[in-house]
Amino acid sequence: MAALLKKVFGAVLTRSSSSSTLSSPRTASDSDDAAIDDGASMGAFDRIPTDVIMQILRLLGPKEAARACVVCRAWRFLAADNRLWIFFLQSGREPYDTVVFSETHLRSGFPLKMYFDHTPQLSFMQIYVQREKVPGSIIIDGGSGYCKYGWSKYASPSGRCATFLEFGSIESPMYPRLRHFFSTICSRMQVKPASQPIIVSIPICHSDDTESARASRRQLRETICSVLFDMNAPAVCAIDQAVLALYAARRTSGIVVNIGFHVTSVVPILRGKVMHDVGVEIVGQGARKVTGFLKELMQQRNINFESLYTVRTIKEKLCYVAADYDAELRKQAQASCEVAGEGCFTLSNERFKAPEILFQPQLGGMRAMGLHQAVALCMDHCAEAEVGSDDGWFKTIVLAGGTSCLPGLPERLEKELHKIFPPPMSDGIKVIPPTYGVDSAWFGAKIVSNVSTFLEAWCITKKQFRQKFRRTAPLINSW
Ligand SMILES: Nc1ncnc2c1ncn2[C@@H]1O[C@H](COP(=O)(O)OP(=O)(O)OP(=O)(O)O)[C@@H](O)[C@H]1O
Repeated sequence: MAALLKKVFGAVLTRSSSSSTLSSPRTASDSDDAAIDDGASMGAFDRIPTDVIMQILRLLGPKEAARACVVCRAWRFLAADNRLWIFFLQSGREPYDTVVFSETHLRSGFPLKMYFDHTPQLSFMQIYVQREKVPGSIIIDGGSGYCKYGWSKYASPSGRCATFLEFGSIESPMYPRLRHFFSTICSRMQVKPASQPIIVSIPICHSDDTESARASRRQLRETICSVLFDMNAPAVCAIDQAVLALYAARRTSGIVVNIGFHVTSVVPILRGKVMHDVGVEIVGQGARKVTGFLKELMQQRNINFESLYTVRTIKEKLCYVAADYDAELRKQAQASCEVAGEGCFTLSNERFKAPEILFQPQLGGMRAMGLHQAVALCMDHCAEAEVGSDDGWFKTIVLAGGTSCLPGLPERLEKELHKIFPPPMSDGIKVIPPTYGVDSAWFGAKIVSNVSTFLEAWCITKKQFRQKFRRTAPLINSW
């Protein structure tokens, strides 16, 4: 069918390319039965209803539709119709709501501008074509525990590695360590860094708003760029890990709660900017502590296991967050799972006791705020700061990090926040589970790297970097 239509269209395209004097096109929605163009005769094709032509264009696909655009004004009018290109975008690799989010919120680069608020509506054909032209990028989300890497045009990360085992902490802005890290990832991906832009996540570190913390953050960013440009990357884009997780949830403002490998960070972000001046909260309980506490609980019950990896696997398969801890203690919670090569493991209330340290760290012998208290503190700071025209922006709480995949966690956090805040402050609080699980930041980077304006709006080239670096040596002041 498509081949036949292609043939017919081919005939029309060839014939009509010789017709040059066409009158103005009608609007595609004018009349279904209207001839396509008054001034040019295309024989029987003139009598084809617009809807049918649209359907044919849909079947032929974007390449042929784009070709039809260059035939004449009338054809261009039909083939450039937004509805046709929305259809193509909807049938594309990326979810359409992600495309809409990125093209309306992220086109401008940073600082973000809501695109459709300020400019006339864009042509969706243009968006489609520009997105197709965006080169693929290497995405590296170097978490402090696990690194996720892969090609931006792929559906998910192509690989993962244990950063903490292989590279130590990448928070330390050490040139040789970063160089070793980036070159190892590139060789695992079997790509040359010089062949495409590289997008990296910047870890949530030096969270204070002091001059020295700002300098450390700038230095880390600068060292990442130096390393990548020394490896001949043509362009680099470096974005905070929490901001990427927020974009993955298709939001530009809110509080990101990243339950990381070592620590949990509560990060207020307004229009894509981390509000360090409002206050980033860091609490000591992260994924490692949950695994460690589960290990202790299993040992107390004389459950034997081979390694911490076994415990981690059991945690991922069996653990959950109780909606009401005390009520859960009175319930039967026994469940079993298989661990490859080690057999079957059965847990009972350890299943929810271990993750409970996120909310009650004292259970695991830690003196720290509970997750809900840290989020509430951050919300208080945001409310006091009175920044942003939307006074409820900080009521959207986006979860990120592998541990936030624990079943029941979003519901429990929301419930605890409602207990802490009376109305009207509690009105509209919404905790959003991690859409892409453990890979939130990687997917946020994928969304950015596929924006039609990615190269010019989000990347810095070596030349631009060197110019900035020279002007403000030894550190770049703003970027
Ligand atoms: N479904 C799951 N349930 C519970 N825990 C999970 C699940 N999936 C992954 N995890 C845990 O998440 C942890 C890894 O989290 P993640 O990959 O987000 O860390 P990271 O990105 O290295 O951390 P950081 O934000 O500190 O850089 C591991 O301990 C893993 O066991």
